[in-house]
Amino acid sequence: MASKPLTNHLLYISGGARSGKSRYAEQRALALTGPRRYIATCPVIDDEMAVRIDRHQQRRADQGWQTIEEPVDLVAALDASRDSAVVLIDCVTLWINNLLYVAETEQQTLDEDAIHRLTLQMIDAARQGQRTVIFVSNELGMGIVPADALSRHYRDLIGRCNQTLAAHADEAVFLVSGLPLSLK
Ligand SMILES: Nc1nc2c(ncn2[C@@H]2O[C@H](COP(=O)(O)OP(=O)(O)OP(=O)(O)O)[C@@H](O)[C@H]2O)c(=O)[nH]1
Repeated sequence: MASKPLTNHLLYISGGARSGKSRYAEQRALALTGPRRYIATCPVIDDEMAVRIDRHQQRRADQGWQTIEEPVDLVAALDASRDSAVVLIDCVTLWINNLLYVAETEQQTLDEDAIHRLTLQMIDAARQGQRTVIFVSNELGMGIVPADALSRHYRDLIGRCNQTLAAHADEAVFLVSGLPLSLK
């Protein structure tokens, strides 16, 4: 039976690719009562991605989710979701990817301090209202050092953002091979 949403609860979930973090995040959201909002940051860049997204959408069908597709402005998406009892953001990694793309296109730099500030703004927006907000992110940087500077920069931005989210979250969980490991 679904339980009541926790009041103003921030849950941070990280893990590697296909570690089961999206499914775990959805299960946590489904365990709570009230309107559910899914904020997807993933741009549809090719057919393979479209198939993946379709699989996700089919999994969420008939589970009472409302979906917002927002690649960049997560503060606005969170503000637009104030009526929801549970908001799931999947995923922070692609949000940073999209921010980096915008910065590159506009020939601006996106450094770690900027990411830290943007992450704090997002946390502040998430803290508005009586609701649970779940952030899903990838744990990068556990493999070999990327050969090119942009990939190394991207990896560092994600690491900094993840640290900020984990520090401010009420609860942090790391998914390993489909199993949740409680960090906090
Ligand atoms: N645009 C869009 N993206 C979606 C939607 N639903 C899910 N996604 C995206 O699907 C992505 C996750 O899909 P996968 O690549 O299959 O998952 P994964 O992160 O590799 O694997 P897990 O760790 O098992 O979750 C997330 O970045 C979501 O933003 C949707 O309705 N629209």
